[in-house]
Amino acid sequence: MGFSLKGVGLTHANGFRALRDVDLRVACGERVALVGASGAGKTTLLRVLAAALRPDTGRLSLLGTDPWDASPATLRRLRARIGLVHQAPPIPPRQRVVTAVLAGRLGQWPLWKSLASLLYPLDPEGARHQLARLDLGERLYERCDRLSGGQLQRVALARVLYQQPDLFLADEPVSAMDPALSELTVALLNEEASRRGVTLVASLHAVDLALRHFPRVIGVKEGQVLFDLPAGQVREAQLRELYAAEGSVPMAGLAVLPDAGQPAAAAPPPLRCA
Ligand SMILES: Nc1ncnc2c1ncn2[C@@H]1O[C@H](COP(=O)(O)OP(=O)(O)OP(=O)(O)O)[C@@H](O)[C@H]1O
Repeated sequence: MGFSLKGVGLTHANGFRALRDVDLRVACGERVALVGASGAGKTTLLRVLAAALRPDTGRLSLLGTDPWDASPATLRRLRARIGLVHQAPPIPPRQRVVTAVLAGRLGQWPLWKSLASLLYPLDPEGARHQLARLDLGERLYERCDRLSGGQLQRVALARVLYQQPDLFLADEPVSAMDPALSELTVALLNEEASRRGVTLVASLHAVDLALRHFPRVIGVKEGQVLFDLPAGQVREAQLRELYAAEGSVPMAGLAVLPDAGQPAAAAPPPLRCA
């Protein structure tokens, strides 16, 4: 099992109920897109899946473990197996790109190695390799505050690629990128998840990207699952209902709404969810 949620609800500290009674089962190695209007609860759901927010109702299992029943050591090990690309990457502005990428393994390395890597990058070639896949290899020693928003998003992605998590979560990972780069980046995330046999969940504003690249698409509305379908079965009427409050369905490139998405035919990979 990649993860499962049963009756999960979450109320933020200000009293806002962001998730209501969410039931979800995602098998190991599945690739799932979350779509929905702004404020629907996608980030909150991803943070629950990252064991960063604790639900106040329901049951949760991540990679076979209930994080909130686990010992602190088990929770730490579980979190080291989960990688979340944040919508606004929390990278210290003066940090070098290489250090930001290598930070992906801080949860897996012993303390001495983590501290040493913060002072002196221990695996610059490993960081450069992941950055190069995102066409950013030449910015290895740049300061992060000298990058554009889209470049910073790619650094955050390179960090999680370097981490090599078993559960790969991405919160609007291409929101600051142009359509061509968004396409390439979302394709890369899917290739990586398929190749390594890990579970991928990404929230995306551009519905066409979600339908083109992900076999399964979940529509989130007002903290609930409105639909949960193979991409090829998502219909225009469902998308219009999902985005009713916004007035139109957000698309990155194609102006055509799907009557059929395109679930990728993936060869079964070796799975990494035990
Ligand atoms: N830390 C918080 N404290 C209080 N309310 C919050 C907090 N985080 C999110 N919310 C509220 O919870 C609701 C869901 O927010 P969330 O960020 O999960 O939505 P989203 O679907 O990711 O939106 P977007 O697409 O705009 O990123 C929103 O109404 C938001 O204002």
